[in-house]
Amino acid sequence: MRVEVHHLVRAFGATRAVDDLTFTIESGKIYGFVGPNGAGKTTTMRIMATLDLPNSGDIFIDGYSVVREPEKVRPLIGFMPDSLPAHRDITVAEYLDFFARLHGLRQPERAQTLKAVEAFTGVGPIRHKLPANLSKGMKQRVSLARALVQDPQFLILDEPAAGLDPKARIELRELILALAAQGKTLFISSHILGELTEICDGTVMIEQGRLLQAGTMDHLLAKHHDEVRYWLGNEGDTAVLYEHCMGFPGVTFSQVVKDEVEVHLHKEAGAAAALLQHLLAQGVVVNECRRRRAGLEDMFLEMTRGQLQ
Ligand SMILES: Nc1ncnc2c1ncn2[C@@H]1O[C@H](COP(=O)(O)OP(=O)(O)OP(=O)(O)O)[C@@H](O)[C@H]1O
Repeated sequence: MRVEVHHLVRAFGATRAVDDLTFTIESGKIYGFVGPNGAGKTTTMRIMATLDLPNSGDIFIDGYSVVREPEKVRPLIGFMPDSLPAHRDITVAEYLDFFARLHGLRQPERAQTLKAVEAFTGVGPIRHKLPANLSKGMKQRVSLARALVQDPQFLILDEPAAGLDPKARIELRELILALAAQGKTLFISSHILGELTEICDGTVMIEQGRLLQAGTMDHLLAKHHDEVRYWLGNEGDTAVLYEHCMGFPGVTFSQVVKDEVEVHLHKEAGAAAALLQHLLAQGVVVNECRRRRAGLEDMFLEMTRGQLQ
């Protein structure tokens, strides 16, 4: 289920919400979609989900054009919008059943599918409640369940973690990883960059409708970081530790953060060991040394020079 975005343009009056966007999402992978508020993420996702049309350009999902063959695309995709529409008069079960019918599922397959989707997303116990009365976490589960009723191979999730408490976020992450393990391709927009770093295979970063960069995490992180980050601790005397780190060749940046010292080292074999030896030779005790993998947040802040909103 490869997804190819080709020179996509979508303007609203004078605003070019999406401005010549081109990128590819590899099959069976989780891709994070990152950009400041108003960057054009929702607009791109809505076009991907065949809910809007571009002014020019196209998106090909498994080779099918969202512009010319939306009816071929729709059975392949599941879209989870950033908020669940407030239906005041139908229950969760009726809501999901409605969408299953819309996708042409007939009995007994429909009942089996809905049972499986309710079990997977954990909405079984609240199936007789009204969506409007649910917590944000439960609403997100219902929204995901709706996107899953036709067992799509490509899932588009718009800000699925927004407004969730830490427990609900962890549960959502587990669901996302379980879907990826089923071989589905996932495209997820989020402002919670640390979390995306943990689960994404790749990322697409945009700003003002334009592509900043796209690719696999390993490739992008290697490209952007010719240095490695460490955290050093020495039970309190961070000023001394900091001074000695700064004086060591190969240290490109250092700062005291609470009771630890963050150190960036040129990516060279043995650089950290050489620093530790240097510190010991100077009589500076180091009790702890942790390597920190640079994440999406670092990359994004570098790319946008700190304009993340
Ligand atoms: N229907 C619309 N009419 C007019 N302008 C729109 C419309 N939809 C989006 N826009 C504008 O297009 C730009 C991109 O909006 P979009 O919602 O795609 O950004 P986003 O990256 O999803 O932002 P956020 O992170 O805040 O959700 C914004 O300037 C927005 O105001």
